[in-house]
Amino acid sequence: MRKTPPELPTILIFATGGTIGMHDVGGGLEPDPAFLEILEERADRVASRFGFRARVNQLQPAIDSANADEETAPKIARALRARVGAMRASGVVVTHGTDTLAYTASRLAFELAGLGVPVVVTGSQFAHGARPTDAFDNLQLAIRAVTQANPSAPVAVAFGGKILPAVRVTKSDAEALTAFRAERELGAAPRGLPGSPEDAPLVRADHARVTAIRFTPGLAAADLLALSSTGAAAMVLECYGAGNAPMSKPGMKDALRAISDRMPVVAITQCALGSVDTDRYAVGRQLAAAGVIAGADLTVEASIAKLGYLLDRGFTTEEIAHLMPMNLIGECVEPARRTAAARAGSAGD
Ligand SMILES: NC(=O)C[C@H](N)C(=O)O
Repeated sequence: MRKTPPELPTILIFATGGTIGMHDVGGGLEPDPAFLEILEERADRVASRFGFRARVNQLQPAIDSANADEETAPKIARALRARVGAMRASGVVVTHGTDTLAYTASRLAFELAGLGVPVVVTGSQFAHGARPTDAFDNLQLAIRAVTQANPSAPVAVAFGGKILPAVRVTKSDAEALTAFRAERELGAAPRGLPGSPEDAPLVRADHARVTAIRFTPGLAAADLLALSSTGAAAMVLECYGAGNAPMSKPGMKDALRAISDRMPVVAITQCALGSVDTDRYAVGRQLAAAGVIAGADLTVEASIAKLGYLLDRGFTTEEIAHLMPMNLIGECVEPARRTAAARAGSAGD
């Protein structure tokens, strides 16, 4: 008697929109209704080479990722949790627009840290039907990465020939096929999330809206106050260098104190490398004295993701101040560890 062949393990391909799934019928790029079928056929063909099968599902509605809001990444995470359970999927590839891919990927890294199957996010600079296109090279890279990753691997981004850690990734090129960079490595020896998502269910019905503002020479205290009065739940300050801000500007100290009394305000650096050290300069110390939380070497995307994740689970500003500089899932290098590593480096010189 012939035995039926064992079922191949399934990879869930979750399409959320973006250029990868678009076509241009004369009015600019827009979602292509035929994309899902094409994606399923191509993904299944690639997956079968690695001994898997692919099943495609879609975010409703698929979006240009420039239209993502504070609900988007948590909604994708919920959909993935439900589908991975129902399909018993062994891994997930998320196709996403490149514009906000780094924000979504960072948030998914927090939301899905305990999922137990690898999750890889990809997209493309050119539509799947364009010639040439990077859509299928990136899809193939992502599928291969999922089949080779271990089940507890951190969420990753596969793009332009590179596999990058989601919590460190930034879109760095609006045109090149290598659109993403992760200047900083994944933080070593992460502590883990404070209570898994199951232990700490979503407390807020609406998702926390986290805003970010970049210090520039023209920025005034009134700009910060205006931004803080829009109903946002937290603010990220993209500071100069090591966490410096124009503290002698009229009203700046008072504005930052008043905003920090109402919501978590987190300082990160505008620089692509290095970390915030609010102790180094007097202006940095004044920032800390105003109640601003130092965000170590977090990227802007990861700091927004981390704040959103913690606020949605009901952590208080005080708890967030404690957790922000901690390496929970590889998103940062803790200041004390950075100092220890620097000392060890100079001792060997
Ligand atoms: N390449 C892309 O995917 C850009 C597009 N605007 C998006 O983010 O959805």
